[in-house]
Amino acid sequence: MTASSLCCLIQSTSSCQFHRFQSGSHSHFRYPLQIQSISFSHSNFRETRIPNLVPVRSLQVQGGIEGILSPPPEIEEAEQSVSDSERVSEDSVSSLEKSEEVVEVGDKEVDEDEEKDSRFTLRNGKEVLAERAYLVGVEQKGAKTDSFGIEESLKELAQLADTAGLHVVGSTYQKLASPNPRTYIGSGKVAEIKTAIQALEVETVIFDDELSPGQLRNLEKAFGGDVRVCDRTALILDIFNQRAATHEAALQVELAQMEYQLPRLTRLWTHLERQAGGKVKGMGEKQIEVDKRILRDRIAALKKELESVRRHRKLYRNRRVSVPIPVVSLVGYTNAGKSTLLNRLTGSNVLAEDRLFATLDPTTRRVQVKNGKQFLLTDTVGFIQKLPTMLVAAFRATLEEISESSLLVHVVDISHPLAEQQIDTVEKVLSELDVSSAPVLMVWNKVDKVSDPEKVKAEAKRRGDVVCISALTGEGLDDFCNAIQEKLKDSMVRVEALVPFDKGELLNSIHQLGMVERTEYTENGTQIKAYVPLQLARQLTPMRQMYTSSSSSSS
Ligand SMILES: Nc1nc2c(ncn2[C@@H]2O[C@H](COP(=O)(O)OP(=O)(O)OP(=O)(O)O)[C@@H](O)[C@H]2O)c(=O)[nH]1
Ligand SMILES: [Mg+2]
Repeated sequence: MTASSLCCLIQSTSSCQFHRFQSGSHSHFRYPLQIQSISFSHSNFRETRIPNLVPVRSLQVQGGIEGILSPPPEIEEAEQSVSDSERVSEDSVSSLEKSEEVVEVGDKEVDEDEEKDSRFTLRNGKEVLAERAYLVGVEQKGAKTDSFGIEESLKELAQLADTAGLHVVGSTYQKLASPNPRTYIGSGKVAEIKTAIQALEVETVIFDDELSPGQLRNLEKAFGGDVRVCDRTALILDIFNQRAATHEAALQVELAQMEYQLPRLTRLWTHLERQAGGKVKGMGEKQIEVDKRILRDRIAALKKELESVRRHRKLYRNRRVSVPIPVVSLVGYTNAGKSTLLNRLTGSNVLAEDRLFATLDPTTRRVQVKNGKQFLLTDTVGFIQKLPTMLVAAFRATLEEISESSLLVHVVDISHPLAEQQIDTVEKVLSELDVSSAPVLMVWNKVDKVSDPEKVKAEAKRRGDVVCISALTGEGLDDFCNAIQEKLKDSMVRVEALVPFDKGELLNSIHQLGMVERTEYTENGTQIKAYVPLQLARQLTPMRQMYTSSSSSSS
């Protein structure tokens, strides 16, 4: 949209329709939005950062234009007159009964005004109108019993949808021996969802598993064209897109989105073909090729730019490595409390909130332990089940932090009913990414939230290698720091060296970073026996008398 076209729009009509392009699909908002106020600062601007999935009420465009958009009053009124209980009509969604827990609408008397207000949520400082979303899952018969159950998985999908700014109005699932190659779900279920779409005024249908481009196309056609169909991956990508805070994160999210869109681009033209009665089919196909080329060029340009950003970061990291402080990385399921723990230990202010994927960029802070020891603590992006590995791999900064750490701290939300499954997911992702060579310390976080903390602590004690903490209350953090020191010892080298008196700063480093076993003052300097990080051991080489550790070969 250009400034002049928007100007024309304002002059010619009091309402306008905004068009969105997401995952190659082309659809428009359900009702026209009225411009309440609008202001310009200059005429050359481009539309930016409008959340992909949500119609915006308050719109800010790069270049100094700002507008407040809202539905016309008559539509708002009509909307209010449809109560939630009416929307969830019994025959429309028989399977809603099965997933009552997930739905959380229909059986409640929700105040209409409240419902309307709840659709306007604040995202990135903007008030947005949440699209009405309907969730669909498939449970494959014979799937592993230790994995997430379908209802839990849909609950998580609902959380993801909420994080993305959508308003979940219902959900359903189907048990299948294997997914239908054409439509993923069976034809009966397709028909049932179509009825629910009408009854619940659904704008977006989200599938819990990744759909093939063909399945997306067929489902969109089957649901009647005006409804957008997307999958868990697209939803996660959208959240990443909304939350990318640094230049590198924004680049890698854009790259991942484009790579996801490339094979799905054909969807864009199905509307065009249908509207034109098939006459422009050839034109559409040609256009797809052109668009694919544009996408490929953009992908190549993004990769180049990312490489340069990464080279830059590498330089910075190399400088950091020359300071021999052990690096400890926090890994874990999303929402486990990693950022809260980092904040608690370092007095930082990293965003920590009860939403999935609050953190995308790694943050590193120095932790000063009471006994004078130090280590660097890095917060990383959280993992989630059904997250395509390629997506995690896109977050190379996180991976580099993880793979170059002396120790990984696996933070678990032990109060979560599916804590065991979440642990499995994290371990699986770490092994798939091949970054799990560092020792791992497991911590059970949120012990303040469990119903029987003593039982949980006893179980941790029985296992022996687990520390119970509460990042919120600070409980167990001293034990946690001690356990880190002990574990770091695993990645340290045992040295015995004679440090001359004029190398006092080196002696300080040994005390701060290492574990000193014995010191003895002699005529020629300080005779010291200690476990120290590899970097420090290298500096001690000229003064070293002997290595006795089994890991000394790595020096
Ligand atoms: N009760 C309780 N809540 C906690 C504790 N630690 C974290 N939380 C809450 O859990 C939610 C998620 O915390 P975060 O620190 O953002 O979790 P995270 O692991 O960084 O999440 P992502 O960045 O999304 O991967 C927040 O609402 C925290 O306040 C704890 O020990 N006890
Ligand atoms: Mg976080």
